[in-house]
Amino acid sequence: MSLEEAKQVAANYAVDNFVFNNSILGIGSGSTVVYAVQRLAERVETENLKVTCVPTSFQAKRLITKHNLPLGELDTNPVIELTIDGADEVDSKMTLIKGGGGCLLQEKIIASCSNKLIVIADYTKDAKKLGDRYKKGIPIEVVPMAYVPIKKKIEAMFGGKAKLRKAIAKAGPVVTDNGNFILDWVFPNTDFEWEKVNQDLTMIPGVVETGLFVNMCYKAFFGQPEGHVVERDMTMTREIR
Ligand SMILES: O=C(CO)[C@H](O)[C@H](O)COP(=O)(O)O
Repeated sequence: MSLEEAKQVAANYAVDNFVFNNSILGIGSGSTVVYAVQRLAERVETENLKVTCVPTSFQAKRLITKHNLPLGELDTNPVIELTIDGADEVDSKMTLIKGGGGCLLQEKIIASCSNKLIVIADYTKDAKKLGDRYKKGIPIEVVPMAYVPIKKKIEAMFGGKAKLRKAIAKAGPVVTDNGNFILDWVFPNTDFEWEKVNQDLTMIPGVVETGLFVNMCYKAFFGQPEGHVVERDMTMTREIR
């Protein structure tokens, strides 16, 4: 099974088993979420399911409207029942790295307003320790005028390298949906206490948000190369065949 198919089985499983009628849903960002929205649209069509979808990014908003799903805003839906989102890495304590696609700020806001955050991912995102598999570092969204001092502060406080994320089809840096820059902090191989690191990073003036999601994820579903799904939460890991 290809990586794309592994993403799809995880997405389908989450949508089929955790989305109920009349739910307010947070819709995450990235390539795996595309499959979840497709499945959601199928269920809305075939089962006449009623949902309201609150996006976590420009991409998510476009996905929702492309599939003619009801679009909601946080103003009118401040409490979200369930958010389904991807992740760049999930460690054994369910700490996440997010923001590989640059959408971490709105993703974290929506997750913080959600009763449950479910991660859908392929098997390559499943790690014992952060950094075991995802080598690009922790994305940190920063106010553009402060990126140089923030970069120096992060490197002095924790070691490693904080690199300004460059755009691919544009000269210069990536600009987020919120008009900010992203520093990808490639951290040293140390046993960090991620909750404390997250707090310390967010205390640096000019840091808008970090891609560290600590104690936010309810369950993660990893699509496997053999076609089944592995479910993980804080208490257990099980194979669903
Ligand atoms: O945090 C994200 C975007 O900011 C994504 O959820 C994360 O990058 C995973 O994306 P994909 O499903 O494409 O692997």
